[in-house]
Amino acid sequence: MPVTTSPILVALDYHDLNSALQFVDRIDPSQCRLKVGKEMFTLFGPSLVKTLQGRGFDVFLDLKFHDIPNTTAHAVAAAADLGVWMVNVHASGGARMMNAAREALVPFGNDAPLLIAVTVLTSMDEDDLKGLGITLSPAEQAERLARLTRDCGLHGVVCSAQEAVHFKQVIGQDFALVTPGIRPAGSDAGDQRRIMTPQQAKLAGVDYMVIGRPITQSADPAATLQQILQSLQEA
Ligand SMILES: O=c1ccn([C@@H]2O[C@H](COP(=O)(O)O)[C@@H](O)[C@H]2O)c(=O)[nH]1
Repeated sequence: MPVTTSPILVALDYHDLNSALQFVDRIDPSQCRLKVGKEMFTLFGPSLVKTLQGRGFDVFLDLKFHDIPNTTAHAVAAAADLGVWMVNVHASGGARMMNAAREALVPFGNDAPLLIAVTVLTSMDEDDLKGLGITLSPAEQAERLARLTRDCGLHGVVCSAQEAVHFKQVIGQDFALVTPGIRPAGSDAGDQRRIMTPQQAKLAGVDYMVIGRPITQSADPAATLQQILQSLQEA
């Protein structure tokens, strides 16, 4: 049985462990899953993941592995050993890397985490891609990488909610879409470029919406999470 059916993945991007745990202690694993990214994993390592799991939360380990196939496969297997619910790689690591990552999870059977791939970061726009020599739009480049990810047999992709309606149509309804760049109306976009509100994302058909600063930097993170959950029920 899943711990929760909530689509919200809270990006637990704190540099201070006490602040992170104060927030976690005020919320319930039925309300959301937690995403541990590069900042907190670098600071606090696997023990943070164990602490969150010990409090009943599913953990998405968002380390976006991007390396040679052998290294990526071993890193993904190490994440599976930690018992995380979801782990990810960069699709731009290519098909051999993604296939190696998928194969590394076979020995874990039904206990394997969901394996997804990042397409085009939600902080990137057309100009950022041009700077990399990519002349496709972010949506076109993301679609190319999402198709490659699907063909490698991964569970889904990280993309923008702006791409969700089209991806569900052309890539498949069961292919999971995990969308950062979620901003409740009126909140600061910050460094994000391809954004949508939680309600828009729900209507676009995203499976999981990643929300960080609008929650973690609010005066009352637990209350803000409740408000977002409420707004989704009204969508
Ligand atoms: O394309 C991507 C991939 C990952 N992220 C991560 O999601 C959160 C977003 O946090 P906000 O504070 O809501 O912007 C953050 O941990 C990123 O590393 C992303 O934003 N875009």
